[in-house]
Amino acid sequence: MSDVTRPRRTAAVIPAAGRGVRLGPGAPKALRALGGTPMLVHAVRAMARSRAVSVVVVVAPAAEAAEVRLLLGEHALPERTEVLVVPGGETRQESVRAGLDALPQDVTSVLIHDAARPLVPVDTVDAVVEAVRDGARAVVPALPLADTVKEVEPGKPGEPEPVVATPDRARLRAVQTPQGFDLATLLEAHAAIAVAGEGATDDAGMVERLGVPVVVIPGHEEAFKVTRPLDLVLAEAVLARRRANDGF
Ligand SMILES: Nc1ccn([C@@H]2O[C@H](COP(=O)(O)OP(=O)(O)OP(=O)(O)O)[C@@H](O)[C@H]2O)c(=O)n1
Ligand SMILES: C[C@](O)(CO)[C@H](O)COP(=O)(O)O
Repeated sequence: MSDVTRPRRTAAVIPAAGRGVRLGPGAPKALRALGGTPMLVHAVRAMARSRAVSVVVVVAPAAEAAEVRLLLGEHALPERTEVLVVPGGETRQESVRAGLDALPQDVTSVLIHDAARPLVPVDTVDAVVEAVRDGARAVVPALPLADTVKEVEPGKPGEPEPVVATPDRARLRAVQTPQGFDLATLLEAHAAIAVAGEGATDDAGMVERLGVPVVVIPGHEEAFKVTRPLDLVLAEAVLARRRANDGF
């Protein structure tokens, strides 16, 4: 079937197999409660709220995959959304690849969304989906920076680091997820990186190395990543404000 007539199916892969070292001791980060509900459930719901997303592949810590499958079964998710759970790997990149390998054959575009960004608004998700459907092969949501950024010569922790450059802040963006891709493009990028043995901190970075254009669209301040303890405090406050304003 030609690409022109091939039906479009959008999936989301949620890497949720990290250890959450920076968050400190406790349950795996994706299973930490946010407003009484595991962070992962919020992330799955955020993807499933987009009517374009029909399948969500959750990449869980290998040792917790069965527990995560049961956990998701206990929380209300849209019936139209198929949810699969697969074991992750040692790196975010390996986990994403495991999720991609589990996608149904008819998926044509994919969102890669950190479980650690549980509060991304559905409008942001839909904007990423729309940009891919409009022809972009790779799309990332991002925000302008509020802080000045310095490039440094990395030193030992706690020691002063010499500044080597101050990039023009107007040309920088803080990148979030979900990142959206034409599936074939992302699979090609992951395969190339695996051969080169290089790493990348986000999936769009791998696609850039193919020389494929990546575009930035506006992100949202509530799509921040829960990385350190203060982020969890902020996430609780954002969720409480939503529940007060919107009732969910
Ligand atoms: N081996 C890994 C590492 C990370 N992730 C996921 O990638 C997302 C972004 O990673 P990060 O915020 O760094 O999570 P952690 O790696 O768990 O955090 P830390 O680096 O503090 O351990 C998270 O949803 C995390 O679960 C993953 O699926 N598999
Ligand atoms: C993918 C990402 O969220 C984009 O900002 C970020 O690179 C993930 O970094 P982490 O250290 O794996 O959390």
